[in-house]
Amino acid sequence: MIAFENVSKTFRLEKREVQAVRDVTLTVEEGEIFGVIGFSGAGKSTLLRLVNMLERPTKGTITIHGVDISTLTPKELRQRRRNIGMIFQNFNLFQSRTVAGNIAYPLKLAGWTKAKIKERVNELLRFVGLSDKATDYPDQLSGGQKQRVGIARALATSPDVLICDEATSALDPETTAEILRLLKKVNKEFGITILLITHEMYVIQSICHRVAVMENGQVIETGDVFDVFTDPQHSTTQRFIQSVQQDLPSPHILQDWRAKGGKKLYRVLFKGSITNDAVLSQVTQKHYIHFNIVYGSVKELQEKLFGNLLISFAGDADRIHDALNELRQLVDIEEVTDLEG
Ligand SMILES: Nc1ncnc2c1ncn2[C@@H]1O[C@H](COP(=O)(O)OP(=O)(O)OP(=O)(O)O)[C@@H](O)[C@H]1O
Repeated sequence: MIAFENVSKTFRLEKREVQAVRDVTLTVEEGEIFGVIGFSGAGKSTLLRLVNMLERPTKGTITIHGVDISTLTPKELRQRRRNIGMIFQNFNLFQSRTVAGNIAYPLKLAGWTKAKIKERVNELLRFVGLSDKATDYPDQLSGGQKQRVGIARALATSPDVLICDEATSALDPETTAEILRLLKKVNKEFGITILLITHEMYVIQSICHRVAVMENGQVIETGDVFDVFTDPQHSTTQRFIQSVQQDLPSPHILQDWRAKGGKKLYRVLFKGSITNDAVLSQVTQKHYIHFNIVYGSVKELQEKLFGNLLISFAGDADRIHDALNELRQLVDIEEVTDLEG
């Protein structure tokens, strides 16, 4: 529904040029939650500003519902903007307006009657769980409550896209999880497409269906969140994933293991339904050897299971060799040689 085709954005400053976005081609499908992750300066905010037409691309085209947004008349542009809700890291609420007043604001601009505005605001307050805060002012609210108001305001005119600019970066982990649950509900109940930018892999892991990783203005990797998490291709992506998933124990545990004469270690990756099968125990029993889980976890990602275990084997060397060959047909398994990670 939102398609970037070879989009570049260059800012021309007095003495130099900054290429904020370089030749980006990607499509955000209708009804999905699409996350763009990257370190500071990667070009994420510029990408968002291109979607809501606060910036124009230097090259390439952006189409929404098949319409090249550079061809819209001012009137069509206003209409299109009304169909894009936006929430911000710093909430951007009007401090002088009540919670209800903030949510009502876009409806007033759109010319709704007072009665209709009241009805819609109450509906939105219920949806975000703030019915008892209608007459409070933003400075009487917690960060999480402010973001709920931001979400209600962004949804007021029933947009088909919600753009989230680092929406949880100013919140503590528990409140972040609450807001992410609410965004998931927005996506599920209203079918609203969500395009978010973040520098936190936790956000991508928690709610996104697909992800694009940006670096130096370029998209360096994109795909289903499960695939990117379980098989990251680019070293920057690997760094982001390591931030939420410690897949090796700390060096002193490994040194201790080695010092005590620990055996060879193997990393086993299980993906999806295979985690339900007792693959390890079946194969090791068949070959009359034992296995020992030294470290690891099994997690849920996109409603699929993903296991990442460090194991060692005990028993006859030839039998271990045969078992390893059999396991390689069923799971990703590799010897861990770089123990310092
Ligand atoms: N209006 C502007 N004029 C000049 N340069 C800009 C402008 N906006 C962004 N840039 C530059 O473009 C590059 C990408 O910035 P952008 O804000 O899009 O990155 P980001 O990934 O969102 O980073 P952050 O998370 O720090 O906001 C940076 O080098 C930035 O300095």
